[in-house]
Amino acid sequence: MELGKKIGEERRGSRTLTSKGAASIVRPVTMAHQFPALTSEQKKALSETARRIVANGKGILAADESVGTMGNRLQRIKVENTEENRRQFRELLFTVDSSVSQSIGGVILFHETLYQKDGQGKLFRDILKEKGIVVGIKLDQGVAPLAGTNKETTVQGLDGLSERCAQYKKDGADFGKWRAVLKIDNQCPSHLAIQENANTLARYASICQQNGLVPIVEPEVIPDGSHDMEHCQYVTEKVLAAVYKALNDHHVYLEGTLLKPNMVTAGHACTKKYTPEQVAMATVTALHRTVPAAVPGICFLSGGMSEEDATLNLNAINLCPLPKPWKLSFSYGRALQASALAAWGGKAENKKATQEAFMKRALANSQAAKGQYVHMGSSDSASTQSLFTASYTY
Ligand SMILES: O=P(O)(O)OC[C@@]1(O)O[C@H](CO)[C@@H](O)[C@@H]1O
Repeated sequence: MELGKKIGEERRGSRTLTSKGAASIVRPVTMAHQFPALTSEQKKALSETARRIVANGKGILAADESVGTMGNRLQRIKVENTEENRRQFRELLFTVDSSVSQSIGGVILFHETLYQKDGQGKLFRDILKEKGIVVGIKLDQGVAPLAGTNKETTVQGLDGLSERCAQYKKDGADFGKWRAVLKIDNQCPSHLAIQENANTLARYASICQQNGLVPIVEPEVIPDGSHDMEHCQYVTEKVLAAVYKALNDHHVYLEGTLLKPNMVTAGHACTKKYTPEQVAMATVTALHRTVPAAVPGICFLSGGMSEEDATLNLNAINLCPLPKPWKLSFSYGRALQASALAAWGGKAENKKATQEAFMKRALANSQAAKGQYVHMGSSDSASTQSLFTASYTY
């Protein structure tokens, strides 16, 4: 009653005098109360899931490469891109010792993988859940050109998204992922690309939450280019500010989300080199200026960094002496799988080496998520190799 009366009064507006003395109507305040988008039970479930994924040094394994992206990875190790080969590699990752759940809180799957089984006929998603790992699903359907821009993109997948989310929820997924791509170039990212991708991410996030999935919001500023780190920081701040404005406009419940951003680094072709401490300061400054403290966790993508660089940077980020109200963790694809893929080489007899390589990176990143990673000096060549791919748009 009280609220209705107040809103009614506000809406009527009032008469006032202008500086010239003429009476005019002040525009009514139309800011209404929010129609609750989620019940308190829904909010509780979402925030619990989000916090579980990033609890105590846990991060995310991004094993959601599309068939095409996985094909590029397999090509590097000269393995054919068949459904069976993709299944076999992922089986090795998901069937490691259950102690992995101290480092990995969530795994993002691609549609195909959500329905695949291990050699004994057990669904991957059940194997993960039994380890206490939260199952996630890639929900975007790749990028599409944004006409009138310098080859910028928007993301496809909003049509039918609610129905897909509902089905995935029934099939065991509890979080989703949507990757938007922004590039630094001549006139880029444009205002249009920033606004369009922020709005699309917000629509996706809202639809996810309505269906009980925690949305991972991923606005990636890709590292292509020769720009310096300071320019990347400027762009990252603009992008994140727009994303959080859009999430607010769409009534997204921040406590039930996770952010998956790029770290603030120089472009891949920049000649100036920066230390992990410099990357950490620029990254945490950008986040501090733009990401509300209500967001429980920020899980970085690895964006083509070597495995070791991704770990060292994450460690420095957690040691950065700025306020850090969120968990700062990882959601790595390449930087968690590169040495495991190299160790596997498509051969069943390499199972032990593959699983050891994966466990090593999972543990290292878990330590880094707590600021406790100690670099031992000698690293194998696979872990220090750059994993950069130009125009990594999908
Ligand atoms: O940058 P990374 O850590 O390798 O991968 C980050 C990522 O968002 O991009 C890939 C392509 O969509 C996904 O497989 C993965 O989740």
